Amino acid sequence: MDISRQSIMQLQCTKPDKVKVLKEEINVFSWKDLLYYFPYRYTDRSKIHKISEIDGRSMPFIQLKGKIFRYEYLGEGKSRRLSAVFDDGTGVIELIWFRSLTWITKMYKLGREYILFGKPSTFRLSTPSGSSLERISIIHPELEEENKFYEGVIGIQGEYSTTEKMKKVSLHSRTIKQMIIEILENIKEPLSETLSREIINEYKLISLDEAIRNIHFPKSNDLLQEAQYRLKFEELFYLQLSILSAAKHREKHIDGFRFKEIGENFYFLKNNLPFELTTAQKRVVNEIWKNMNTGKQMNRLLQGDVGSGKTLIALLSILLATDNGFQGAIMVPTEVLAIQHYETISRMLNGSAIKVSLLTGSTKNKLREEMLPKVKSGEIQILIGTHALIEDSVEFNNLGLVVVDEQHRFGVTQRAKLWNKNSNPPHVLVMTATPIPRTLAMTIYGDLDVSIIDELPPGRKPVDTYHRYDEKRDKIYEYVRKEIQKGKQVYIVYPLIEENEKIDLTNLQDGFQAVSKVFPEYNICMVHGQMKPEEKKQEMQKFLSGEAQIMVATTVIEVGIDVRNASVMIIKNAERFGLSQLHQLRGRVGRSTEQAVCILMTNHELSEDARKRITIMTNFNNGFIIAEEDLKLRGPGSLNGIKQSGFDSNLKIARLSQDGDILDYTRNLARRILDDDPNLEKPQNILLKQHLNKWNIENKAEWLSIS
Ligand SMILES: Nc1ncnc2c1ncn2[C@@H]1O[C@H](COP(=O)(O)OP(=O)(O)OP(=O)(O)O)[C@@H](O)[C@H]1O
Repeated sequence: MDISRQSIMQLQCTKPDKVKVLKEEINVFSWKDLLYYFPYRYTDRSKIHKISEIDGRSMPFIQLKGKIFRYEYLGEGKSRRLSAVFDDGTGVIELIWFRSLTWITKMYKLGREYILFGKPSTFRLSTPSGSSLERISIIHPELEEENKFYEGVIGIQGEYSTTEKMKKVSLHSRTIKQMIIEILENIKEPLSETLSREIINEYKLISLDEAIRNIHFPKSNDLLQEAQYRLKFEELFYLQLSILSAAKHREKHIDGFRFKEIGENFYFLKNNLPFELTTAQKRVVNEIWKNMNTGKQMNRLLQGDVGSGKTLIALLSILLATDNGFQGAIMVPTEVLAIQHYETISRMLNGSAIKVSLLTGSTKNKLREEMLPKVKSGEIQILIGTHALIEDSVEFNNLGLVVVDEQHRFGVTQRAKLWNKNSNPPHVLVMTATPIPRTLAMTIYGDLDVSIIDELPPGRKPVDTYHRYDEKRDKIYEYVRKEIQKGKQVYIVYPLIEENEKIDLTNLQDGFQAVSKVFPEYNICMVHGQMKPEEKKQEMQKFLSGEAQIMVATTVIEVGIDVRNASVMIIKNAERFGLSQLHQLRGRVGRSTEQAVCILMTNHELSEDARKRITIMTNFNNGFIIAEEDLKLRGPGSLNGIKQSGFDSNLKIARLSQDGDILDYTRNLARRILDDDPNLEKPQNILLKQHLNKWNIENKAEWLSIS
């Protein structure tokens, strides 16, 4: 049975609201999509405990088999709760529910056998005689009838991630699991293969059918690992096949624009710079120019630590395009950064004849209507913006070079859309401050060349970084005041605490109030992601111009913000940030020859990992070292699953940072197959071609398809 053809209509008939949420929240449109919606973590539930053995203090979770034999309502008002007694023959414990009490007594019948799973908590009760007694309870336990579940509930159990919206229509992990059970029970024949017999044999993979069944309902830990391996292999193989076949196609069929001239625009900027380019910058400009002069399309990654002068290189490269009669575009991940680039670049080009414009999601319609025809006619030579640049309405006259200031925030497809704006693709320069291992980079960006700026502008000093506990607040503010008196500017950064926009905003506003009280004599500006663009621009401007001495901000300032006079950064709740984010943030200071200081503030309750991150930050300034330490800390995947890193957002199961081996195997395999059969026409490759085209469509990468 080809489940990919079967639509999710059947479910639609009975539960349309659930189907709608599935589509909108997790891109599940068909049964097949649901089978490829994998658990994000697993819990080992192979053991059934005995109540007589439970130690409520040291056991994070317990699983019991027994019966409920009494329900009782206790308490009043907010503390009203339903209490039940659960007996497994070796003892009794109490079960407690605080909300939605009525359905529970109907759903879980007295005297029937259940498998119970939950976290035990211990309560100390005073007895009438004055002594105290310990009682073990489980609040909101999970209860299942044993025979109701696929392969039973005992064993390794997957958990599916759900969003708030999903929960609102009762799409909990359990419901998803139940839906998957139904699909699997209805599929009588093995799922049809997506990899050829040769590949399966050579790499000793398990079949797709076995992999899908075991990824959802693992029969054993070994089979779970084999299933994960097989599905990661498949995913990375098609990713590589897609990227490499597109690269081959490009190489064969696409000529690159040739930028022969180094003309007046380039020299205008170079001659007006108040400083010399560093040796590394000179080398990189040369590499880029040579590349754009070969007649081949450039696809280049520019790596350089924070503050190493990448933006300047981007601009010089774009001027080479304009010198040769082409347009250039810069796409950045945030509006704040787009505005800043626009302003810096306009300032640098002031006095030249070059026309630069800014286009973001919030550019007013009237302005947009005036601007777009000028982009189409070629009058506007440089367009800077956010992903508003990839909208269909934006047409260029002759786009020669696209610079993507990456920071891993754009997906492969978004980038591709921008360089599909000409019949002939423009040269592409991707900038990143996060060093990426080469294989990883190749996977994300395709076949590409790499330029590295491995030198900071002269006179830069490492940022002195300290860790301080919150109670030292007053001393820190005293220090801040002294620095401002010396003419310096200060960033105070607040993290996103609740992942809830309203609460985060309240946190930031409270922070702003508190800082304003401490420094009534200074101007303080505030920037966060939910501000209206005009307001954001004004607040940024206050800091850029020096009118405001302190900027209170969220991580919107993380990428690219460049205020050279800012030399102090205070990061509140630093334990909540990841390493690369801390490094990016810290990179906002120390951008001149002045000594800069970064203070990481935390409370005393630090996890071991957070403590390590803070120590790494106080010990190292070099982005390459920090990236390595970061990879080490995040370590290989475990049963508990790991939060997706930015690179992986398009992948369902593989993690590029952890699956390096599989990445290498699949890359070599894809290369070998394409070298031998570039159009995948040989009989043994027909299946691969079919799946590659399907993969490209599903991943909205039609542009990568081979004909
Ligand atoms: N060769 C140089 N000598 C002195 N200053 C320089 C040099 N090159 C760039 N700068 C200045 O250093 C600062 C940082 O440069 P730029 O913003 O280009 O860095 P970046 O690599 O893009 O940084 P980030 O990754 O943090 O965004 C800017 O103020 C820029 O004008």
